Amino acid sequence: ILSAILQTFLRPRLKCIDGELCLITGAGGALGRLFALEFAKEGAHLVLWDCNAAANEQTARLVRELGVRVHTYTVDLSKRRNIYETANRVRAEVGHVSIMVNNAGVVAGRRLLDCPDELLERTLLVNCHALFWMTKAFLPRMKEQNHGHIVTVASALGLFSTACVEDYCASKFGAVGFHESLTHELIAEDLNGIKTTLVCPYIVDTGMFAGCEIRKELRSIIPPLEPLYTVQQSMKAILAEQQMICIPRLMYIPFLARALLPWEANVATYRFMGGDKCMLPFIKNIEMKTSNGHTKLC
Ligand SMILES: NC(=O)C1=CN([C@@H]2O[C@H](COP(=O)(O)OP(=O)(O)OC[C@H]3O[C@@H](n4cnc5c(N)ncnc54)[C@H](OP(=O)(O)O)[C@@H]3O)[C@@H](O)[C@H]2O)C=CC1
Ligand SMILES: CC1=C(/C=C/C(C)=C/C=C/C(C)=C/C=O)C(C)(C)CCC1
Repeated sequence: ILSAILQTFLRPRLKCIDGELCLITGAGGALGRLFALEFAKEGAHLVLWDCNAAANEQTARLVRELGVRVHTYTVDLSKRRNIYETANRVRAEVGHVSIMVNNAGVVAGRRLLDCPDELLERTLLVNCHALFWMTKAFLPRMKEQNHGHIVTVASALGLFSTACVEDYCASKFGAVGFHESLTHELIAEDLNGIKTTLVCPYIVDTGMFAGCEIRKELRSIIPPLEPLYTVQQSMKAILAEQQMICIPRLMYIPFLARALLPWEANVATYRFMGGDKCMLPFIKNIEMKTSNGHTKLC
């Protein structure tokens, strides 16, 4: 406890990742692109995965401008075979991945009873199952060398839940459980050279949850996060080899309240803060987009 308190107040030592090979999933997306640029600035070589080839290439172009070696792969993370095949290609064409950032994520954005089964399934496949296949593909080599880092970009909604995002909460709670169990396994096996970091942000202003909002009076106290701030905070935690980060720190409160307070007290707090219906305008947004024919599955 003392050491954790000290780490909160003292500036932790940040590790050097110059020359490490870092794989980032969802690298064409908002946070993925910023992660790629931050890892590039730290001197890591990059392997970028995304199902959106054009967006992924755009990230690669920005990274190359920094003079960093980068390789792109178009992958559908909802397909186990596709993950294993692409992992084999990376090993053969680029080499051994020592940092893996599992960042890609999706949300159905529909009410459970209105949502096509495939869309619900896809959330679990991309946000949760893919973590198994990615880890099975890249951990063995990290274990051989007792060196590596596995980053799981989960969510505040992996620590506490809210209404109407059952698929997303199930997948992110799964991601949190996966991360914790894997971390315990590495510690139990004395593999202290392999680090893990769990990233749990609140709403980030990337468009993924556009419309999601809490009670008006509280929005200025807990505003949506800036994407760059979110990634910079995550980078600090990763380089400090911190096991977990909630962004902002305020998110530890609903996480603790969920565990400590009676259910009814949490329900009352959700109602008071507008946490109970925060997803409804987001779902309305998606409904409007899909009725205009804007839906797309990877
Ligand atoms: N935005 C937010 O409010 C928050 C986000 N997070 C998490 O942060 C991570 C990044 O989110 P963010 O940058 O906002 O989201 P984006 O939608 O901007 O980025 C996600 C990227 O992953 C790609 N992707 C989606 N499905 C697949 C797939 N099957 N195979 C390969 N790539 C895929 C997307 O491609 P395409 O665009 O073509 O679908 C996109 O490029 C996610 O895990 C998300 O859950 C956590 C907390 C809050
Ligand atoms: C439920 C709840 C809240 C709202 C949380 C929200 C709105 C979280 C959204 C997170 C997202 C969109 C994560 C994406 O991965 C409060 C008001 C903080 C506290 C009371 C309980």
